[in-house]
Amino acid sequence: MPKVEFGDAVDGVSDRVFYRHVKPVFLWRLQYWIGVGLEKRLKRGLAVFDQLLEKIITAKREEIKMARDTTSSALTWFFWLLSKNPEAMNKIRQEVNKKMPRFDPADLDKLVYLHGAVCETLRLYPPVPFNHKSPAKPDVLPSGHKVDENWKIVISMYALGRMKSVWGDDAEDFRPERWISYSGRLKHEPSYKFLAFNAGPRACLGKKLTFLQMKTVAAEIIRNYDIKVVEGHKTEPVPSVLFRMQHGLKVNITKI
Ligand code: HEM
Repeated sequence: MPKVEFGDAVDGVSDRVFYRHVKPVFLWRLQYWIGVGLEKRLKRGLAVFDQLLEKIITAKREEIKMARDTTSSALTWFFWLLSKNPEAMNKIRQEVNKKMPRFDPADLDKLVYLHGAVCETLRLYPPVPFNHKSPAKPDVLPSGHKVDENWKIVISMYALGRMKSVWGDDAEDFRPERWISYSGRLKHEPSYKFLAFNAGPRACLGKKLTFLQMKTVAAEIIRNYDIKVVEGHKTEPVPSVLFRMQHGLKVNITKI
């Protein structure tokens, strides 16, 4: 059987804990300090535990950070887009005041225009701008391209969100109405077309929560404040796994 470092560490630590019951305290303390005998195995075992736990904690922190940073990146672009589209900002304010006069999470579903504005932001500025996939076995893409299992196919969500062949001639425009049907309800777009959250079995598990968070923050800020981007502030995207704004978004906020 292959050597399992963690299993070895558990054996070392549990042997040592057992012998501590029968050895005088001063002796095992001295041995631990010098690092000899079973106490040496305990020291090594604890170091392995620490390394392993550090790896798990770091990975978990990164995972949480990624989920938090995606939403904050989306909100930054959202307020920037609204500052360039004041009529959309006004429409959201009217909708919030009319359909949710006081904050109530149950009313968030009624904010259809705001929902459309959030979707437009995620379409134009997807916080995860690209992804890659590899086929499980050699395959042929719908385009006719042959792909092998060791291939990495990079998909640009940023490019997909701006393709005229997919979104129409006004693909570059910020138009929350795009997401609203003639009857005033939300228009459903297939997740393979609106790919900001990925699609299929590995799609984002936080999609619903993201809309809840973004709509809550947006509704309460827009209801209470007017936001204007500071004159001359440069908004450049950082080409990275996360679509951040290079220098953040500098704004002036006025209480309404
Ligand atoms: C604007 C906000 C967000 C965007 C654009 C987004 C986007 C994505 C994307 C593109 C993936 C697929 C990654 C891949 O294929 O490697 C993903 C996965 C995931 N997301 Fe999100 N995400 C957002 C917010 C959140 C939040 C708030 C949470 C949790 C609270 C979350 C939890 C997850 C989890 C757990 C996965 C892994 C799903 C799996 O692999 O089965 N996300 N997200």
